[in-house]
Amino acid sequence: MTKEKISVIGLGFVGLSVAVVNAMKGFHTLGIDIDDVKIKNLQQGKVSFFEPKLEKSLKSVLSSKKIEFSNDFMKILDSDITFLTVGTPPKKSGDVDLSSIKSALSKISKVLESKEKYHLLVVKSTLSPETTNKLIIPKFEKQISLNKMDVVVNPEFLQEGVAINDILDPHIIVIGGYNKKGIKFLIKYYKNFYKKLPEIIQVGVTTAELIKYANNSFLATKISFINSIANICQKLPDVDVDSISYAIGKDNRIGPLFLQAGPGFGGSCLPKDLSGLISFSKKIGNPSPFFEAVENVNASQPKQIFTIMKNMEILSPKKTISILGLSFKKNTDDIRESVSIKIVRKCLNYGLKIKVHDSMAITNFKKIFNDNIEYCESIDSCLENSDCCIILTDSDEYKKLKLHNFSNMNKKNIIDTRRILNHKNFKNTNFYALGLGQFK
Ligand SMILES: NC(=O)c1ccc[n+]([C@@H]2O[C@H](COP(=O)([O-])OP(=O)(O)OC[C@H]3O[C@@H](n4cnc5c(N)ncnc54)[C@H](O)[C@@H]3O)[C@@H](O)[C@H]2O)c1
Ligand SMILES: O=c1ccn([C@@H]2O[C@H](COP(=O)(O)OP(=O)(O)O[C@H]3O[C@H](CO)[C@@H](O)[C@H](O)[C@H]3O)[C@@H](O)[C@H]2O)c(=O)[nH]1
Repeated sequence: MTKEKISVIGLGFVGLSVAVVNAMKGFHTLGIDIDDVKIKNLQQGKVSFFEPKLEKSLKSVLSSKKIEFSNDFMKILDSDITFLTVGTPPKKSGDVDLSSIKSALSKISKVLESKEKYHLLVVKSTLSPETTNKLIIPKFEKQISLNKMDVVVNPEFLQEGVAINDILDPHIIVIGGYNKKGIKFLIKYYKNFYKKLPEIIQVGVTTAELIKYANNSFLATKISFINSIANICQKLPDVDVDSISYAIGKDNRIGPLFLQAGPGFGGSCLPKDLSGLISFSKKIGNPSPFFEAVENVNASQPKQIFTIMKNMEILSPKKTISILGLSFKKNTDDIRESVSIKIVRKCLNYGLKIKVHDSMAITNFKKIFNDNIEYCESIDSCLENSDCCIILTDSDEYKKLKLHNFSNMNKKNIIDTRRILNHKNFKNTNFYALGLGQFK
């Protein structure tokens, strides 16, 4: 079977990963972005963010000439399928900012006006329900009525840090369409892509949009739930939230994943899609106290850390705080909606001196905090003379830390928000573990 030619619009985490994996699978792939610097770097095999395996795979598909990058939308004409993967960030109101979507759509529709052969537009960007029906499909009405193109919604469920594996082995493929032709065309492409086709669910366009919101909001709910349990544990001596997660996770009706208590969820998706769902629910006259509670629990979770710091009597100017882990989770340099940003801002408001360490995310953190904090290349230098260490991510290098690694601190106050240290080794110190009750 001849493989379809692919174009991907918007080369961020999702778009670039999708483009590179398509090229790895032997599809002729065109990547388009409006960011000229990004395009130039990609042409030279350079990725502007960290995602495991991505840069190596990019270099390999560049050398096999399976992929090209451009800022010229006219080149889409040569492809059969266009994946739309531009960003859909949140506005302050919680609504989705559709400016990138609108600008990309205008360019795509202009180009496709002159295309004779059938074309499929696949919406991968996460959109609030009804956006495709109300905004995207009307843009292509003429081409659609002439049977020259279709639009389908095909939400992406990849997790940063394992993006390539997730695309190669998804738990499900959701295809939202309004007719059989568009859906069938995408299934035919997926048959070319996968040796063993994953489960495909065919639904309406709006159902597909809502599946994505529901998926991320449910994950957020699990985290806010276990954080609420952790906060109860915090008040009870000898009560262990991880044993509770383990036990309830063994119940198949609950499942073990996303039950790790911590400083709250961050990242570019969970907070955004939850607030998008809250905002959409209000708009349709059905405000949801449930989703608002999930969001409120997450917003107040960092306060737990400050309560512990207050108990440690270190919330006073001239005290030094070391923060280990700046990205929103381990194995990424992405700091979008990272809890570390909220913690550092609040610490600065208290007049505290801040030292930070992260082996990937320092460059991005500097863009926010400039010279207001100290950036450390080693864990050792970050801990030196510090009055309190806050561990915010469960990076492998932090998991390995032993009591002697903290010996250069001024005071051995440690707040292990992910409970990654071996607690037994920290007896008789001021070791605290958020969500575990206070260790002393
Ligand atoms: N990041 C994730 O893990 C993830 C996972 C699943 C779904 N999503 C969803 O996928 C979408 C993309 O997310 P992301 O994290 O990859 O975004 P991103 O911000 O990392 O990348 C967006 C890219 O689009 C480009 N762009 C903006 N306007 C454009 C235009 N008019 N034409 C062409 N390119 C344009 C930007 O330059 C940027 O390179 C979002 O809707 C997001 O919610 C993200
Ligand atoms: O048990 C857990 C699991 C996660 N987190 C936190 O939750 C946040 C989000 O983590 P994760 O879901 O792994 O990150 P993303 O890469 O943003 O992936 C989410 O968002 C993507 C964008 O929509 C979706 O495609 C993915 O399916 C969805 O998991 C991070 O701050 C984690 O530290 C916890 O606190 N406890």
